[in-house]
Amino acid sequence: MVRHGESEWNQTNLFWGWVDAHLSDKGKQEAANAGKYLKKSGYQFDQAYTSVLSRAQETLCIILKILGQRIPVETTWRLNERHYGALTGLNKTETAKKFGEEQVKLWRRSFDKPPPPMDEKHPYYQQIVCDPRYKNGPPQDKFPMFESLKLTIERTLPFWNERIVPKVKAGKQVIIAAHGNSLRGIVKHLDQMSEEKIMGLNLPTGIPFVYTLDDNMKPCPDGSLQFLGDPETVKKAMEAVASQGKAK
Ligand SMILES: O=C(OP(=O)(O)O)[C@H](O)COP(=O)(O)O
Repeated sequence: MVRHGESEWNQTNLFWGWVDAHLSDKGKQEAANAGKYLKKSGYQFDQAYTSVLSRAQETLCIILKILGQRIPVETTWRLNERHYGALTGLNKTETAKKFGEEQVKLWRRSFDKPPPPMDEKHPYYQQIVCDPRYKNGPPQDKFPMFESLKLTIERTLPFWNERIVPKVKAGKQVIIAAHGNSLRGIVKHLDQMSEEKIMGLNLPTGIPFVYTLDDNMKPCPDGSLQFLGDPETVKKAMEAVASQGKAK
């Protein structure tokens, strides 16, 4: 699995969610580094999955190009980033100054406390709701206006169980290029992490992590969340993500 490389909005420290963003130059480089690391480690994939958002698709495309692989790619809104509701488009530092770091931490990392909903007057409402990439779902009457991690998991797991698990059980190697919070949901599920433990997990951009699963889709010993990268670099990248919500 890999969280996409830095996007133009990660660069400016905005809550992004379902707004589409492209990779920044740094993000393209991160994706290329991820591809090189995977190649050096000998990875080859049979099937890829990604969200309907450009930053995840562009990351996958760069990785597969470096691996020299043309494989089936399934895209789904169910792997999208969580919907950040009314926070979408706001600067995280400014939001922490206005509402306090504790509140921002709860909005970013609590399991079931959602951000305030996006209403029709929100500057990104029309752009998201009317985007043709959602013509195959979610249904208009269930279109999210906000999501907690809990709600994100509720729409990501059906895809994991119905589309990804059968491939893995058939012995296929799969790659998932997605987002900080959709991937945190999958990690929580696979490692059966508590609500408290998942609060402390901040996934860095563009650093792949590997799960090796047994026949029951449980992580093998040492088969959980193995980052492909220098441990010090990974640690610093995770801390940097955590500190995005500080008032500074
Ligand atoms: O769009 C976002 O995630 P993404 O960059 O993984 O797509 C969010 O702004 C991530 O923010 P968070 O790390 O505060 O949850």
